[in-house]
Amino acid sequence: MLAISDLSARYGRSVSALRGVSFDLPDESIVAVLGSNGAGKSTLLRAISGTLGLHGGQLTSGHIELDGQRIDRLDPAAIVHRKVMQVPEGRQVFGRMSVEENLRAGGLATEPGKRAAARAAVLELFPVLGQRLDQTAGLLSGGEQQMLAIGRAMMAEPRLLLLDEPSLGLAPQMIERIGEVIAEINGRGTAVLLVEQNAAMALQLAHRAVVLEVGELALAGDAAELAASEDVQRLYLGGQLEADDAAPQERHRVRRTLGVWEA
Ligand SMILES: Nc1ncnc2c1ncn2[C@@H]1O[C@H](COP(=O)(O)OP(=O)(O)OP(=O)(O)O)[C@@H](O)[C@H]1O
Repeated sequence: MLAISDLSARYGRSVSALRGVSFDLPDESIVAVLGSNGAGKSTLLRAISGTLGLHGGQLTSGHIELDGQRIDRLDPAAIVHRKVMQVPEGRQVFGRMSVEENLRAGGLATEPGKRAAARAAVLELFPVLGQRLDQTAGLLSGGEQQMLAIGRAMMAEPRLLLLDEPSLGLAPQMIERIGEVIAEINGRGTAVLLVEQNAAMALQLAHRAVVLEVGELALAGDAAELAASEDVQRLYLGGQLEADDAAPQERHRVRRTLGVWEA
């Protein structure tokens, strides 16, 4: 469905954020993108959603194809029109608007005749939003805001959902719930590209995974196989976290990757 070939991106003149990244996302699959802070995960999502320019970045090589057609030169609206929706990091809901208004905004890209069905599907997926339709979005809990951010994107009935760190800053129970929702969304036929620092959650959900290291693709493959591999166990799943052979810098990175880093 999505084919990324030899993708390189930079911000300004000096920051090279992605270098020669290639991988495929098969139809209706979940692909996890793992990597530590600054590895280029958000840059990859921005490249796909066409929003890199809004952040002062640009593609310098490679291309992105959706169903065999290049989308890397399209503007963000044209990419949304192709049913590719991004949920950016940090649950950016419209804080002063109600839950209902947020959902309505998400449905603007959907044909008017399909909006009611999309809304019903979102409320079935997130019953808690249905109980809070009149509430100001900014007053929802962190987990509820994340659900609203995903629900708003689902109002566009995406074929491909780009999720940037949906578990960030949430309590374990809420992370579990978000994981269930992602699986359910995928079960209904939407492909998901899931950027996560919570490697354990991502590898459990995903069919395939790629690992970015300082802008380059370090590993790619079947998620279950990667989860079982020694490298991924050691670097991303906490196996031998304190191993003597791990350099201090690497341990620092592992901790950040696992979300247990405290400065
Ligand atoms: N808007 C920007 N302007 C300049 N440099 C940027 C910008 N956004 C990201 N970068 C730089 O690009 C590189 C990749 O960053 P990116 O945000 O894609 O990484 P990430 O893997 O998503 O990290 P994190 O988990 O911290 O969000 C980093 O060196 C980062 O400092």
